[in-house]
Amino acid sequence: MSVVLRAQGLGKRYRRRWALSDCTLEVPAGRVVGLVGPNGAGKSTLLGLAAGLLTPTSGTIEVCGERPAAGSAQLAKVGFVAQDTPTYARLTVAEHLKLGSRLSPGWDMRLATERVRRLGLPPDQRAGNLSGGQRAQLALTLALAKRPRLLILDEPVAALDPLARNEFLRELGDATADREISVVHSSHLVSDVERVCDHLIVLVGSRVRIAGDVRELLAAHHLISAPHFDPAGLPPGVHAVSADRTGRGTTLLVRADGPIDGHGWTVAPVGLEELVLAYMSGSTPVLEGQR
Ligand SMILES: Nc1ncnc2c1ncn2[C@@H]1O[C@H](COP(=O)(O)OP(=O)(O)OP(=O)(O)O)[C@@H](O)[C@H]1O
Repeated sequence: MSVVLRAQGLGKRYRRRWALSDCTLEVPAGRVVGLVGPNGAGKSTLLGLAAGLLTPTSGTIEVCGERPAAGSAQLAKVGFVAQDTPTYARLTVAEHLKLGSRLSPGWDMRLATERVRRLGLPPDQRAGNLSGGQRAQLALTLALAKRPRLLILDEPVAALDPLARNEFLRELGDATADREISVVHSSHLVSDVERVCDHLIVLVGSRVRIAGDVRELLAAHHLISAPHFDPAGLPPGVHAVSADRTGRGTTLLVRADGPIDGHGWTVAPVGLEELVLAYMSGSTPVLEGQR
């Protein structure tokens, strides 16, 4: 398995506060990775470290086999769109494309001009006079036209209208269909992640709570319900992630290492949104009697 991003004990501290702690993960090549987590979880920090804009306080990170921003060859392999989709206010759309062609060895001018035309971005308009959404589209065009091996997107669709968002996610799916490009993108919208991602990373409070292949994660998690759970707890290999108590009983979202039938509880499959929310909602629950 070829790995496009590898982090080992990676951490970033700002003064006394850790924005990212002890992050160890591997992203296989050819994946579309959804990075989700609440505000301030450390998503932009992880993406900034991957893009080489930040330096780690601890641990290591490798992107496309090298330290991020290790040199021009490494930089050419990575496309990055920051959350505020930066562009040069005084340069026109066409001048951005020209600049891209000078700076990026793998630049695909056909892709860039075709995308700009399709989106209706006026080539002679300065970026400073574009709308926020149009600027985001320009920044995405610049990143895509680099033909990177890894595309890093920090909330790329936040500024786009629903139609443009839909179109962009479709495009992302097309761009990655041949598996030559990998994508890591952060999003607050689990529905977007569900639509385009085959790999998930959930960050909460500067730590990775869960990461892995979406299908494998869904297969390993279940909702189990019973009027009353045995205070002695769950059998070995079954770990509670979250609990929902109602007057009629308790439903646990659990991760199981193997089959979980035959314990007298009802078992139901888990959706991605439920899974993400369970991990985002915080600590592992404690059943009555286990306190
Ligand atoms: N330059 C900085 N100086 C000091 N603290 C910072 C800096 N950048 C980020 N932080 C802090 O690090 C933590 C993680 O921030 P980060 O921007 O990575 O989170 P995020 O998950 O991307 O959040 P959001 O979803 O709101 O964009 C936050 O507590 C934030 O306040």
